[in-house]
Amino acid sequence: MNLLEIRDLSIDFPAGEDSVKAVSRVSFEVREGETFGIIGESGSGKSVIGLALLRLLPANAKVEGTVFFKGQNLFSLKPSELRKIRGKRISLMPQNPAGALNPVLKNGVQVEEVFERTERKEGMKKALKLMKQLFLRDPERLCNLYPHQLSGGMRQRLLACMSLSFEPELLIADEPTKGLDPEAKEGAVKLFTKIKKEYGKTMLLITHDLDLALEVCDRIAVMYAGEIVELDEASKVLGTPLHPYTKGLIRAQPRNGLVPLSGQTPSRIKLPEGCFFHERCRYSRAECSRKHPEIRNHKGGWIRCHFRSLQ
Ligand SMILES: Nc1ncnc2c1ncn2[C@@H]1O[C@H](COP(=O)(O)OP(=O)(O)OP(=O)(O)O)[C@@H](O)[C@H]1O
Ligand code: NI
Repeated sequence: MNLLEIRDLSIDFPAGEDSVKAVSRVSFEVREGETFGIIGESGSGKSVIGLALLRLLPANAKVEGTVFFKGQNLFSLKPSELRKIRGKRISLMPQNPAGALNPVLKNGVQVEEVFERTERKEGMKKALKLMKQLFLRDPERLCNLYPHQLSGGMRQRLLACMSLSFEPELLIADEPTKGLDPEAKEGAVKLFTKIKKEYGKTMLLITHDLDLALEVCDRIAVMYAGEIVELDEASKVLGTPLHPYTKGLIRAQPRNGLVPLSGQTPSRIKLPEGCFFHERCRYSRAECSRKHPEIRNHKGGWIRCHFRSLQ
């Protein structure tokens, strides 16, 4: 069953006379128990999707499309109804763990504040148990420290505990390995594997980190300039990518020789005619600069490319 269904989601930000097209007609669904990954370069529109789901974008953002969570359209909920879902049934682990914690409050107090006053005692018991389970040793001592006294990896686990304390049905994690050292990154892979396997959580994982994506995700959508260009099982997308952009992303990985993608992502105010990727694409033909490719079904997955038979 689908827990989340996103249909034709578009997000624009007004910029003077023009507007920035952050996301263009993105559709995908997240199945119950699945970890769905969104990958793509900086600025491709990953974070704004997560924020749009919970209506956390700035007021000037123009959002179109529908998002169904267990059959309920999140975009038509009243603010009071949304509050019952946000943080409780759908939890967002934000992109910047340092910024998400208040530097002047001890860690324990921050965890406590997740809960309503009357639920704090019970809540803290659950949270401490969760901390132990999620590889945080000696959580009582940790609660007495300030965020800056924790390593990046520890801060991240603390945030994961806070996000999971209401037992949400969907966890959205935005760039959970950003800024972590290699050892903490490995820790994050274990952490998310555990959240997935032992807690059976459904997750939407937004990441640059292809190692994390391959280890944890079941399916992956690749975003380029605000659109999905490829969507399929994680092992297929990362193992036998079809879209020239996905191939480029994989070649740019350190272990594959760090071959950078040449050129720049197009302006989001004036997107190019034809395929948004054609100016950087080594396989580009005349058709690619003239006609914008639609996303289409291909061998069980989805691809947006005129030359989908390319291997
Ligand atoms: N509040 C805003 N006002 C104007 N433009 C915005 C705003 N927020 C995001 N954008 C634009 O929307 C696009 C998508 O941004 P987003 O943060 O989703 O990218 P991302 O894929 O998450 O990148 P990163 O990997 O760097 O986090 C970018 O072009 C960005 O400049
Ligand atoms: Ni982001």
